[in-house]
Amino acid sequence: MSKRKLGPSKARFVRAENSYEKLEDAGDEVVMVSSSSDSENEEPPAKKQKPLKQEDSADSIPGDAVLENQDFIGFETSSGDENEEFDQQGSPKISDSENEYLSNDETVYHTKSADYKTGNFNPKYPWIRNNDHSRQIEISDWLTMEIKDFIKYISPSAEEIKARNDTVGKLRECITGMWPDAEVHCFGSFATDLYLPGSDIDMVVVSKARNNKYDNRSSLYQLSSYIRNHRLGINVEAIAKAKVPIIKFVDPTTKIHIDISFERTNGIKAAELIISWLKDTPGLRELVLIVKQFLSVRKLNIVHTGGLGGFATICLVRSFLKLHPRVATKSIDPLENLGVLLIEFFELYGYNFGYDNTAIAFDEDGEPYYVPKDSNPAFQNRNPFTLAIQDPHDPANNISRGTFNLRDIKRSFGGAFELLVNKCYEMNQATYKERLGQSVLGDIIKYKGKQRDFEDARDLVQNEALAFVSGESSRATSLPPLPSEQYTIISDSDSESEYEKHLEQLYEKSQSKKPESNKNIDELMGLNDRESDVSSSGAASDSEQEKPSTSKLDKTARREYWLNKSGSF
Ligand SMILES: Nc1ncnc2c1ncn2[C@@H]1O[C@H](COP(=O)(O)OP(=O)(O)OP(=O)(O)O)[C@@H](O)[C@H]1O
Ligand SMILES: [Mg+2]
Repeated sequence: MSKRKLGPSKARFVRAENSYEKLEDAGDEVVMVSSSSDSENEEPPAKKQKPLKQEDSADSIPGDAVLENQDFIGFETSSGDENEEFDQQGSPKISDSENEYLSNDETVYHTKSADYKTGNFNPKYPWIRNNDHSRQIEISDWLTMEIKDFIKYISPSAEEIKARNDTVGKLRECITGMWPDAEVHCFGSFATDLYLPGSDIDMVVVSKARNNKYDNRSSLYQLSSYIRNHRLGINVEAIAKAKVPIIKFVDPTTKIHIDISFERTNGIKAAELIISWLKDTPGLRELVLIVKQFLSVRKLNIVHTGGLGGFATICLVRSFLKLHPRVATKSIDPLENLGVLLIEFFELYGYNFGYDNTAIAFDEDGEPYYVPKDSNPAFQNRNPFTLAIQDPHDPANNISRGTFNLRDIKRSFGGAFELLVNKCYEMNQATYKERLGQSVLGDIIKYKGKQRDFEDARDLVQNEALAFVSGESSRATSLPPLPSEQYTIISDSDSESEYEKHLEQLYEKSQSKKPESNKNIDELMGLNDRESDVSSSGAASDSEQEKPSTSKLDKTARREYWLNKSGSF
């Protein structure tokens, strides 16, 4: 397997093509068709996939609009940047207030290792500490290396893994103390090692007894009261009316959010499947964590506000990698090409994917494929511009049904594609001196939590939840079979149609939002922190001064640059 070598081959460039929109139903099978009828001169699929030609795509965003700041979903300043308080190490303070919620960056239980102080800390791009890749000839290699550094930077330390294990252990002990016939398991990102420092822990209570199940209102309230009264959690909420009734709370020590559901073992099955995907899909963990962080800083990962949840993100990345021609044919090593793959991921889901007609499905072996939306009622929606991803274990369930804010997600992906391409071009032209202290990934990713120390301790400390799901734990027991009805509806009033109505209302509300057309690109993408704006310029700059360097780039030159890169893939 090779690394993608990038070099000029303009002559080989053919018209940009959106192969993902051209799905043709061939009986049961769905095939991708090429627009070129000249098979002799046809480029290999990966070469066609590459070129940057937004104006060719019907729903694409014109390149200039990007530079005119009209098409980005900026970094959220959720923790109230202006008013944020910092401790002595410059980390955001966690207030004692019970209402305090952590962002995905933040954790209160991470300490620093001995070599923490070496290297200059770069508050804007903390993951580039001690890691200078600015002398790479290929900028996409620089990006690949930065992605790896970022992953190492946010991967859990020994203390974090132990803190998560202890939190789960403590809750398990309490719950089984109260309900001796209960088993308590984890699923979701903690059980698959796909968690960001501030990710929640998803847990499920399952009864061993056939005639005493816990998926009822009285158990929900009994456990939520117990958690509240025994101070096992703060902000305890029992959500009975949800499609999947849960108890939500925050662990008082670690401030980790916990969700507890009842009797639904399909989350554990999904975790098993995701673990197997991680084993057979190199690059999946890296790209999933980058995309999760990307969405998280923009608050586009929260499902109840129409965002893209962790599970759907995993499915998107996995189908991208598995259906990528060069990855599928093993002609490139994904781990050595993370930079290019990330850019292509953003290009696919930011520009090319045919959301209106195409759904992502999985076969019985969990292998992804594209299907027309009208092949399955679960993919249908009054609004055709929706993401449809089939639950790998339940064809009747569209796991991205709640992602009604697809417009912003698509825009943010398209914007990330543009920014990364621009940055690659800009850095390619820059001198080594100009490259120093720069970050390629930093144009789209931000990390505002405490300083960390690149201590990925996953090989040193066992993640007990992961060990259980992978069958490597002494606590592993066989789970009861999946109930035929996967969703437990406790509430009488919360019917399916009401839920759909609620989603539609939220969707319509989101459609009435005005585009943030007046915002500066740096502000939108979080490139200029307010603090640094003030300190560097001494005064609020006028709009001309605020324009990012990318806006000065000649559009044609940028495109030429990227096409040259593309041609040799
Ligand atoms: N729409 C859904 N349909 C079926 N199962 C779902 C759905 N959404 C979530 N799940 C289950 O819940 C688990 C946790 O989902 P979630 O979206 O929180 O992802 P996560 O991997 O835990 O991400 P995060 O780190 O953001 O918490 C999934 O792995 C899946 O088993
Ligand atoms: Mg989760």
